[in-house]
Amino acid sequence: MTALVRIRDLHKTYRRGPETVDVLRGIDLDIAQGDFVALMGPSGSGKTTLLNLIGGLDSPTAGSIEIAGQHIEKMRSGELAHWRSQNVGFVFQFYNLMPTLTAQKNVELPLLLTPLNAAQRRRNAEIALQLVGLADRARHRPNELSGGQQQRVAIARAIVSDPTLLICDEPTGDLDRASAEEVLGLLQQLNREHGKTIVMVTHDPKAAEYATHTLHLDKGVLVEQAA
Ligand SMILES: Nc1ncnc2c1ncn2[C@@H]1O[C@H](COP(=O)(O)OP(=O)(O)OP(=O)(O)O)[C@@H](O)[C@H]1O
Repeated sequence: MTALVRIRDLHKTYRRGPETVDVLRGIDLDIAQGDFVALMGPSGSGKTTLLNLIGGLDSPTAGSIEIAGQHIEKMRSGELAHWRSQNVGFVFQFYNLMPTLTAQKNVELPLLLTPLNAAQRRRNAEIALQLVGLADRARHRPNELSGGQQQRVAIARAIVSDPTLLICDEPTGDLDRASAEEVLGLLQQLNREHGKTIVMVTHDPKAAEYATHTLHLDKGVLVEQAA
């Protein structure tokens, strides 16, 4: 299988005054197209930092990140933003929906960056909401939806531009078990039936069971999992 994501000797160092913190210390990683990867590890081990680098939300201190043949570590911020809008969908722990907009309008938001007209944006958002099972909630605002439903709206928003890669940072961290299972089942369906490659940070071993692979990060390096 071809690697969709190829990471080589990746480093991320944060500077706080005179202090430097080596958060990622030489990551080598291939993620194949069609993988569903769970990224686990202790708090502070660098999971979100690695996820944000893969999603092009941040730039590395050193090393390379090649995604579908493009070296994103070399992109300037404008180019990176454009690349992100076409290639990556993001799902966060706290949904990050716009409270004043309906589910439908929240899902349409990323399409404002595309050449699609209003009717096409509406149609594509309807299809995405249908896919996550929320066609009947399109006119609801976030505060009229449960946590699980809000996360499914956020997933619809993440997939509405049809990105290859879905980046999920603790997508079930704020959900009860039943809603979490619904969201994880949906991610699994997007992976299996729609070919989305998914990288998901989670603390929950049960959530990781939905993935095809699990990676463990410890103090900024990937470690072999104990059998
Ligand atoms: N912008 C920043 N500036 C300085 N230090 C940072 C910054 N972002 C993260 N860090 C530090 O990098 C380390 C790793 O953070 P990161 O969020 O990647 O860890 P994590 O494994 O996702 O943790 P958690 O499971 O608690 O979310 C932490 O020590 C954190 O304080």
